[in-house]
Order: sequence, then C-alpha cells, then structure tokens
Amino acid sequence: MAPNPRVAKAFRAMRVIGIPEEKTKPVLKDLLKIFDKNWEPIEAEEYRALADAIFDREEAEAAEKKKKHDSAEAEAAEQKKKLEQAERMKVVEEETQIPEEPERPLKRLRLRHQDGPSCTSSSPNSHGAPLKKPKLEIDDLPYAIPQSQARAKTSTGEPDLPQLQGRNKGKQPVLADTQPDVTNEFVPDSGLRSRHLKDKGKEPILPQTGHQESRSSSGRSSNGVRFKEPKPKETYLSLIKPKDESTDDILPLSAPLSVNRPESLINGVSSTGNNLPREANKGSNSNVLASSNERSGSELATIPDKSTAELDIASSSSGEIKISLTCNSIKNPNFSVTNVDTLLEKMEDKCLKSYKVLDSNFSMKKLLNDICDSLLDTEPEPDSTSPAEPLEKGAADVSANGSVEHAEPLENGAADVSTNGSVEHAEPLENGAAGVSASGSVEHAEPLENGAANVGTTGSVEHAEPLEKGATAVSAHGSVEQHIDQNGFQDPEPQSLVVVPSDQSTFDDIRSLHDINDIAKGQESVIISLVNEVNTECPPAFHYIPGNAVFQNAYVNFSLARIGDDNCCSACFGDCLTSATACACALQSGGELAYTQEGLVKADLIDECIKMNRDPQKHCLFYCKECPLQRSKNGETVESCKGHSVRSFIKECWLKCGCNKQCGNRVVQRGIQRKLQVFMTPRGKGWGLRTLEDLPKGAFVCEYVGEVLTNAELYDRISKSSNKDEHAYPVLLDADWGAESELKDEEALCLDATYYGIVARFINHRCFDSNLVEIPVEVENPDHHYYHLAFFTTRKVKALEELTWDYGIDFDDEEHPVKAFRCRCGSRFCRNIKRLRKRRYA
Ligand SMILES: C[S@@+](CC[C@H](N)C(=O)[O-])C[C@H]1O[C@@H](n2cnc3c(N)ncnc32)[C@H](O)[C@@H]1O
Repeated sequence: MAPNPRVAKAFRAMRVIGIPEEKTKPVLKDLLKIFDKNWEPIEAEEYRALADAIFDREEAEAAEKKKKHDSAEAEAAEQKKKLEQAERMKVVEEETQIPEEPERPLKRLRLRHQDGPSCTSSSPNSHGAPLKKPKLEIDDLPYAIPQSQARAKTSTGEPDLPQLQGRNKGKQPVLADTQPDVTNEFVPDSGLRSRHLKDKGKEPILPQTGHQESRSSSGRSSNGVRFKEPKPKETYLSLIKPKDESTDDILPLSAPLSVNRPESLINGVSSTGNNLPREANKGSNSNVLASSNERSGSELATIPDKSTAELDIASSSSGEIKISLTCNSIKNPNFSVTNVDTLLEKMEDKCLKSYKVLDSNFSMKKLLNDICDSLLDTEPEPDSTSPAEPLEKGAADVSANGSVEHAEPLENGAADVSTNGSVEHAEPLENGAAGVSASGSVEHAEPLENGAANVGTTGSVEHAEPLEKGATAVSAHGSVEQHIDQNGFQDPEPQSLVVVPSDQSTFDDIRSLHDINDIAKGQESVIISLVNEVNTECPPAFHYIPGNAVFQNAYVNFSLARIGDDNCCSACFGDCLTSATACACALQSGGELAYTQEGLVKADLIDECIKMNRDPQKHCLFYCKECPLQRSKNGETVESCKGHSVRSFIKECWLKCGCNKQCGNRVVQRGIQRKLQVFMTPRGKGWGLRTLEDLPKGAFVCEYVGEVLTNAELYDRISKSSNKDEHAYPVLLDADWGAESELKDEEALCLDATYYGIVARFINHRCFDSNLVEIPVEVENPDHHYYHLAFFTTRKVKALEELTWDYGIDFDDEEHPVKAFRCRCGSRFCRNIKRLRKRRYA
C-alpha cells in the first residue's frame, strides 16, 4: 500500500530538522489519536506540534533514565550515609547523654528541583525511625525558611522562563526552511472573503512569487513594527554582599518593595516581616530590629516574644536582594558577634551533628548559595496580597484590589472602605457595624458583627462574609482573602499597593503624569487602576487619549460625503441586530453583522481571525508591488514586500446610519466597558493589562489607540528616537493594502502608542495562543486606509488573567529597525524559544 502522503510529508519535515523516522512514527501515531485523525493541528506551523511532542518525549525518556540512575546512586549513598550517621550518632550520644525522643519538625527550604521530601526532613526518616533531639546549645536557634519563598510555580500556573528554557534544553530547532510551500495565489477563504470589505472596483495586485525568499522565516506577515528588548532585569541576579545594618554605601532599598513575608514561625506566631518604620514598633511587645537605612524604607523585622528568628527578604529597585536573618539574643545578654567563617563552621558542625542526615561534604556556604538560587528561581507571586492594614481596636477594615490604597479606621468601632480602582465610594457605617462599599462586581455584603471587620472590594469579589471579632479582612485583586490577626498585631503604616517611587522618578513625578486610581483620567466609562506589587518601576510617561489622533502627515478623512449609501444603513430604525432583513452595514459584512445580541463577536469570526493570525500563510497574504513599509524603511533601495494579511473587517453602524445609538452593531465605538487593570507583571515583561472580571469569548476589551502616523513618519521617529527601547508596539494599518494598486505615503498608516495611547499600550505579547485577537473595525472610514484595531477575547478569560495578543513578531527578522525583545510569554509555542533552539543547533 502506498504510504499516506501526509505521513511521508511529516517524516520529511522531521528529517530536515534531524529527527529520524523511527522517532517520528510513534509520536505521530499518538498525535493522530489525540487529534482524532485531524492533521491540521499537526501540520500547522511547520509541524510544530509534532516536533514539540517528539522533543517532549525525548526529554521525558531522558528524565526517566536519569531518575533511575540517580535513585540507584542515591541508594548507595544512603547506605554509606547511614553507616556514617550511625558512627556520628554514637559519638554524639556519648557526648550529650540525651535520652531518645522525637525530633521537632524543622522547616527547610525546598531546594531547586527538589520536589520530593527534603533529604534532611526532620520528620521520621526514611525508615520511620524518629531522629534524636540534639543537645540544645546556647546559640541553637531554630530557623524557618518560608515555603512561600521556595514556590516553583505561580498560582496562574504559568511556567517561569528558566523552567521553560530548561524544559527545552536539548531540543532541536524547527528550522525556518522547513516551511511548507506557500500558496502564491490570492485566494482568501470564503468566510473571510464574505466579511472583507474591499475591491470596490480596484484591481487587486496579485501576490508575487518572487518574494518568497525574502519573506519572514516565521511565515508571519508583518502586522506590526517591533521594538527592543526591555532593559534586562537580570541584574537582580547579582547579589550584594550582605553588609552591616549601619553601612551607608549599601544600595538604598527604596521604599517598601516586594518584601516577602515568612509564613508562620514556630509556635504558630505569624511572622511579621512588616515594613514598619523603626519608631512604629516602639512600645510594642516586640523587639524591634531595624535596618539602619530608614530613608530607604527597607523592611524592618519585628520579632514577637516567642519567636527567636526572623527571615526577611527585600529587593531594591536596582535589582539587589537582601535576605536578612534576625536573631533574638535575649537568651544570652552577653552575646557578642562572631565572624562569618566561625558562624558557618559552627552551623556546619551543628548540621552534621544535630541534623545528622547530611552529607559529610555539606557546606553552609553552599546552603546559602542554594537559598539564593532558590530565591532567584522563585517566581514572584503574581497577585500577592497586600499587607494587612492597621486596625483600630475592635474594628477592622481592609480593602484592596491591587487598586485599593488604604483603609481608614472609623469611629464607633465601625469600619469603612477607602478604595480606588472600581470601588467608587465608601459608606459610613453605623454603630460598630461594618459594611461593604464597592462598585464593580461586588454583589453582596453581609452585615458584620459588632466591632468586626469589613471588606471592600473591586473585581470579582461577590460576597463578603462577616468576620470574627477582631479579625481583619483583606481583599486583594478581586479575591477576598482573610487575615486574622489573633495577636492583635497592628501595622500602623500600611504599605500602599500602588506604585512606589523608583530611584529615577519620584512619586510626585508619576502622579503628575498618571492618576494611578484611574489611568484613563476619567476618559473612559470605566475606571482603570494601576498597581505594582512586584518592584518599584513606575509606569512609562505617556498621554492618555481616548481615541486615535493624527500626528502630522497621515491622511485620515472622515467626511460624511465619502460615506455612500452602501456604507451606511440610513433607512434603519432602532437596533440593526434585531432587524429582520440585513441592513446595508450587514451587507458590508457579508450579509451578517459581526456581533451577537450580547455584544460579543460571533464565534466563527473570532475563530477565523485566530486561525488567520496563527497561520497567515494558509489564508491570504497580499504582496504589494511597491511596499510602503519597505519604502519607508529603506528609502532609496526598496526591498520586496514581505506580505500583508488580508483581514476580515467588522463594519459598525455610525453617524449616517438610521439606527439608534444603542444599536447592537456599535460596540468598539462605545469604548472600554470591562473592568481592566494595568499591573506590573511578575516575570520580566514590564507592565501588563489584566481583566478584573470574567470575560466570555468574543468580548471587546479595548482598541489599540495611538498616534496615526505614516510609515515614513514612524521610521523617522524610531531612527531619531534617543531611546528606541522605550517604544510601545506600533501596529501597521495594512489590513487592506491589497485593495490598492499603489499606496501613497500618506495613506500607508500605522498607530504608535508610545507617547499617546490607552491601556492597550500595556498589552503584552504572547506567541500563538494569546487570549486576545485584533480585528480591524470600520467605523468612520470606508476606504480602510484608516480603521480601528480592536481587541476581542479568543476564549473565556478568567478575572485576573493577563490579557495578551500575538504581536506577530518575527523573531528572526534581524533587519527590522526595532529589535525584537526576548520573549517571556511562557507559551509552549513561543517562537522566540524556537529561534533560540535553532541558533543552538545552527
Ligand atoms: C506594547 S508594550 C507592552 C507594555 C510593556 N510591557 C510596558 O511595560 O510598557 C511592548 C513591550 O513590552 C515588552 N513585552 C511585551 N511582551 C513581552 C513578552 N512576551 N516578553 C517580554 N517582553 C515583552 C517588550 O519590552 C515590548 O517592547
């Protein structure tokens, strides 16, 4: 039987990247099973899924082999260790004469890649035999390293980049030259064609085969202009040598940063790790251990009486991290400080003798390095809760959503909410009761018990429960979390959840630029807050403008005279969505309006747009005779066109239409309606945009708004820009360039949101499986030189998920004036990783 040509093609594609048939075969079989014999996902993106699956299998096999090998080795080592331990125990027992009893639990840091129980676990050892309690020495302080510091994954489940890269180690590249043949014909698929407003008597320029060689190797059309990698934040990997508290030359740890609090220490006493000024704790029952650097605002540790050690971590805006272990010396009033080496030796000795299960090569220095490694490996919690707010006795109230700034204690034991973000006002509460005052999706507030706490929320919090007396309710990021402070511990100077000043800009500088309570400055119909719980970076300076604005030369003509009868539904009345017959606007969209009654883009159009973005080559690319993009890029020598996607348009009703303003075919022009928030992403992508409410598939999120520039202006701007790195991601308005036989410079437009824009300028890139897709929308301009670029959800999106779109970056295009950044999107389809792989194997 002749082999299936698709199978043969898959084998061929894999062979090109060095994968033999015998490796491909079983994986291909599995994939066909998984995809129910559907070849499309397998063939997509040059058999990416197949290549990835093969690599994954190779890795899994290698890991399995290693595991087997390691466990054999570990067993041998264990035997050896046991013998040594027995020896040591004998010596210790002789020395200490302590009767046998179970050892208390010792919290230990989960080291990197160490998922199983710690080899030094203090709970019964592998044989179930309890370990002996060591002799207690005067300096024998228990310590605890919070597990939260050793987390390997965030709650979002998104893998961190180092892990991702690690996973891909050893994988072979999917080479660009394995691309399937690109169709040279201009044959848009039917659905697309039906919606695409075009032709209008203009002769389309047929795609030119000659351009294929110069086409982007990723096979993606140019729908945007890229820009550079952000200033690497890797600098934070270099640790500073810990210095004395009094050292002045230590880099200032600028005002409360991402201080990670330890989880409870011994005796159930919660670690404070609070960021109190030194004075704040005076008079409390705690021993205050303060950093000398008060101006820096670095955190101070307060040690409750029963606790003896406190571990704190602070990072500075310059990326340095300080781990401080605070010891309470009350047990020994004559205590004097020893030197580091002696301390390390002592600890080694203690670990070897007391904890006994350590390798004889154990070194404290290595342990400290491991702590640092683990810390740096740990992803910041994406949505870490704000610290609890100070509470008046008996009354409590905290509300936060990343956007809530502070809570005011109220009179009469009552509580109140003071918020920004989408919480609009706070009601005074009666007689020791507390309430919830919020806008947004807070739906229900229970009356609280006398003197109890209150919850204020934004985002997706739906229900606030009454709290126990003296309790504190913290609501953060749309989810209510409760912090019950049974010790009555108070934080008189709460840390704000808003942007904190960096070394470069003062808080006032930023305030003058941005209203962090509402970055839109009241120009949208919703409030859009801004939070940074990750570092001290301030948001970039830009002007918030609610709609596009022409920079200079762009030809954008909105004249009513240009809107012909077939471009508006002047005979309509009421809501076009409910009209029995297709109106003129619907006809422009292939006989069907794009939106559902719920105001969502219909699923088939969304799917079509997703497909098109994922694999533009399979749809339709248009090649200009003389590409305006290349023209503006290269001046004299015009390179061949790299292709532009011919895209589906949504046609909205507008001024000349007879329908009313509430017509369901007017969505994008109404602007942002969803609860959004600008936030600092935890994984090096800078600022990002997230939703504070669940979004269904097809929901309009926002439009890409910016300055309308000609491409020539944009290139000029970028080349003259002193700081090219800072450019937001400009987009080309080239969705209909194909309808033009020749595009004049002033008609070849793009949008640049660097200096003027809206929250869309914060949407980060995600390769392939982003949760937003951009769709061109015609509102005022029938000629499609100028149109709106609107973002709609590609699937259901959960509250607090970051919103992303695929910029369409070709990470291989090194000629591009704006250098592509190093992608940290975390997608398993990341094209940048693919590129790195390819380089590695080149
Ligand atoms: C349109 S801006 C997005 C907002 C930006 N993160 C900020 O802080 O202003 C695009 C820039 O964000 C960064 N960025 C976006 N997506 C990224 C990703 N997947 N990985 C790394 N950096 C990314 C890059 O610096 C890029 O130039």
